[in-house]
Amino acid sequence: MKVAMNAATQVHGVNHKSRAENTMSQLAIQLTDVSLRYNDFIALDSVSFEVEAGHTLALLGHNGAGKSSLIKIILGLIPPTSGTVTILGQSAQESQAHNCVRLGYLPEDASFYDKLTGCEVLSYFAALKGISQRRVETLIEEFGLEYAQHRQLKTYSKGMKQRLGVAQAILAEPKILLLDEPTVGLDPQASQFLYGKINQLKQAGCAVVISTHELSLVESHLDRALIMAKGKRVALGTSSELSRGSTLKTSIKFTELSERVKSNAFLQQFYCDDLLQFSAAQKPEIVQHLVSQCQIFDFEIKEPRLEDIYHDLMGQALGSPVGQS
Ligand SMILES: Nc1ncnc2c1ncn2[C@@H]1O[C@H](COP(=O)(O)OP(=O)(O)OP(=O)(O)O)[C@@H](O)[C@H]1O
Repeated sequence: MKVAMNAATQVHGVNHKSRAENTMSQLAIQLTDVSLRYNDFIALDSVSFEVEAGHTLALLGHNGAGKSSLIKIILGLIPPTSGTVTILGQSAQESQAHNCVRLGYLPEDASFYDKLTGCEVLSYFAALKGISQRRVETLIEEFGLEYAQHRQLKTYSKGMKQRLGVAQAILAEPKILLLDEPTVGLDPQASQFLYGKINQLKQAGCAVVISTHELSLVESHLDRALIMAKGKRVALGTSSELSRGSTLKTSIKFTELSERVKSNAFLQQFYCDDLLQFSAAQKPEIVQHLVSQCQIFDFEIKEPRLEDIYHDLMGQALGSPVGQS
């Protein structure tokens, strides 16, 4: 994560939503102490998290960590063995009847009957959800499938089928959108388009949950990430909060290195290779010092990338990379 900062803005935290603003937001999804067993196997172990309306949660974790199981529990497709699930203010059971329209879902391995055309698939789901044919036409056009809309799905490429799957998920402009590995098979332009669509839905108040292994793609679009390992919650937070829990260093680079930095007794301890290097937790104090003590406003903060934070936190949780323990 590379962040070019206006130091004064950062010090006063003007770029961030206040806590009061956040607590006032409506919770779209709330899971409390959710566990799931498949016979003797514990797939989820007392997992809690919430997603506010208009926010995106990235679900991250190794293969088999429990991400898809969590999504299926939110959808009401499988009941948890224990714990509570609240969807748009209702218990998962109560909400199930309305989920068809209020929840949009792209499964991990979305597959449709391949003798249908793209247009027929979307029209079928539109009829189920009570959505107009006009909306189907709009989505077909927006997702770049116009030229192939009357072809059977067996002639579609993987990426074309994935585009259709995403179009199906957002058909009813849902209040909650659950995407299980949505960018698999999409070309870079289509991924960018998908995240653009997600941002539009967020602005309309949709809560979005994205399970993905493509950390560099989701990084700039998430509000918070939930990192899972072996059915347990490893970490939950914004990128900055996750970074603070990691052992990784944040650094500050200067356009022109001032003697005021080199000679500052407090900053000297962080000075290394023409950079200031420090833990994420020390950032506010360092930025404050640069601005108020050294009157330096022109610098660039380089935060650790989500992928590095993920590996660091996973390493802390498991002691060794998954698959090698
Ligand atoms: N129907 C089932 N019966 C038994 N075990 C299951 C079942 N479904 C999932 N599991 C197990 O539960 C665990 C979690 O699976 P899940 O699909 O939720 O993982 P995931 O994090 O989505 O993985 P991936 O990234 O590979 O998609 C895995 O060990 C999986 O084998």
